[in-house]
Amino acid sequence: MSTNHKRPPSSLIFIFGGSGDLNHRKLSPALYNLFIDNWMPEKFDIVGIGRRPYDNVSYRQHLYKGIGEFSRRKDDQPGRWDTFSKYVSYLQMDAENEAEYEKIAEIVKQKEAEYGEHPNVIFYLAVAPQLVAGIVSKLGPLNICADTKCTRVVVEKPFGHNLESALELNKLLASMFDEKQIYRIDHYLGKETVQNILALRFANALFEPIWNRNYIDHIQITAAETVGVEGRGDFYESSGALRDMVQNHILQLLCMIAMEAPVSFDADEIRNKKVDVLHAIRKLRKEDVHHNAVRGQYSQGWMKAKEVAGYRQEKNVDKGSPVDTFAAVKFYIDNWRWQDVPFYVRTGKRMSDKETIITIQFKTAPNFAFPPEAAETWRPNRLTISIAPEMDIRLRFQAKRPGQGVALSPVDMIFSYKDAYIEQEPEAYETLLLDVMEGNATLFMREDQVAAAWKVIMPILEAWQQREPVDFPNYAPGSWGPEDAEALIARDGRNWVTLPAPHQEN
Ligand SMILES: NC(=O)C1=CN([C@@H]2O[C@H](COP(=O)(O)OP(=O)(O)OC[C@H]3O[C@@H](n4cnc5c(N)ncnc54)[C@H](OP(=O)(O)O)[C@@H]3O)[C@@H](O)[C@H]2O)C=CC1
Ligand SMILES: O=C1O[C@H](COP(=O)(O)O)[C@@H](O)[C@H](O)[C@H]1O
Repeated sequence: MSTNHKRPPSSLIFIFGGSGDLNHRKLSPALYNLFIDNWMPEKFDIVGIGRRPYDNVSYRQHLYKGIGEFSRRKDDQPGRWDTFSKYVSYLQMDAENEAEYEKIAEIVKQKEAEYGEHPNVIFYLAVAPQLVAGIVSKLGPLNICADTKCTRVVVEKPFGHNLESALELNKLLASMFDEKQIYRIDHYLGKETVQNILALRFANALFEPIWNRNYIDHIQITAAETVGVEGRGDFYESSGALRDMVQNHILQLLCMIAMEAPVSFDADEIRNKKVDVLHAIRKLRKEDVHHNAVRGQYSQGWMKAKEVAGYRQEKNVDKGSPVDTFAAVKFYIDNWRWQDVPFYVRTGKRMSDKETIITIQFKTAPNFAFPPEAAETWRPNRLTISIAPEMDIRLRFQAKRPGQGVALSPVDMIFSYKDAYIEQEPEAYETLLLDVMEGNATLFMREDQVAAAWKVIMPILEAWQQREPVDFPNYAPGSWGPEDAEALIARDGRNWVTLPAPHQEN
């Protein structure tokens, strides 16, 4: 265990949604791992908030189950959980009832006295978006640390339900907190492989000269999941794949791939460069949406010899639900670097494999000087960045097969995290929670980024709202989504790339 790093200042963390799925699966395991790695402050406390009737003991037991199931480490550190869990408590309260917020103010006072200093007071809002504004408007008047500005508010995605509600929420937050106190989280930005995109592009001289319309044919981003909505039907019915994944995670990935070189790693410099990309994405006209965007919903069926329910049969889902569990879109970025280069993105639940990959497909070599028989296996260069669950970067190029004559075949040069490093990479939420405690907002969304991302998505959402899907459900579990998604890219003479094997031929 490394101890010679500077730990963040004292922090008191309140998690609204402390009894929910996100905290169980991601936040608590992340905080526990930070504790094991000695990254938690010397003085800290974590208070989970929810309406369910836990006491401290049953709450800790509930979280401990989550560690066993979802933490990258499980419980392989004897005695550590017992020590950590003493810092964890549960506050049963209805977040919609203003009178109950006094309990929070009391805890803050008590901890300030215990620590002998003002800690960071962090409010993590791991609740459905429709609760966020109500909570924020009740937290503001508590005036916690108003003098020191040590309060921080972390807002989970999706930030708002559409452009209008996101703008309203931004206004509300701005009326109570400084922008520096607001952390709009998108956990994809905390993933090691996503952060590495900037290193790949801007710490190497090799790629940047060819990273443009002159050399790149097209770009693909796939974020496919095998899971269904996993009991989150209630949430998903007011969301859908486009809001849940494209508006935030996928557009952020696209920004990292498409942004111009930053002049520094200052939080605002990176965010400025990313927001420029969002502004440059061509807004679809409503009449063009059907040609450039495809939606889908999974049916009942089989996955790995196991029968699975269709989306409309999931808990808390309407029997005739029009909600998309799959979305694919073709975007264009209207600027000098990317003019006419299509960015195909897709995401879906209950798909064939869990894989998040970005593919940069280069143009073919301008002239083919090899004998005609070598042309059969001639493939353009391709750079594939696997974000999860595989974590690697592959560069495909043509090689001469051993033997007489000239036979070509595509091969991959592979950088794999697990082969290159012995350190275990932190989970995204570990990185992001540490950043919040340290006050580093680089990996968080600024208000104008959120609004710009909604502006990209709104024409699609509106067009889909106006025309109910007639053919839902339209893809089988375990497939790669609806046929129309294949057509979206096939029309341009291209095809979707799935997890690359060294000699895959697509
Ligand atoms: N789950 C995931 O993997 C991910 C989730 N997110 C985001 O995190 C947020 C939460 O999602 P998730 O955890 O899945 O949702 P859940 O439905 O599992 O949890 C919702 C939480 O909100 C609490 N809550 C609801 N109403 C109140 C209330 N009136 N007063 C106090 N607490 C209340 C619930 O507590 P109780 O029932 O005890 O009242 C529960 O703890 C969403 O915005 C989602 O988009 C983001 C990335 C991944
Ligand atoms: O934000 C969300 O992300 C998860 C997928 O995250 P990943 O890190 O496992 O790729 C998704 O399942 C969920 O629906 C969405 O809200």
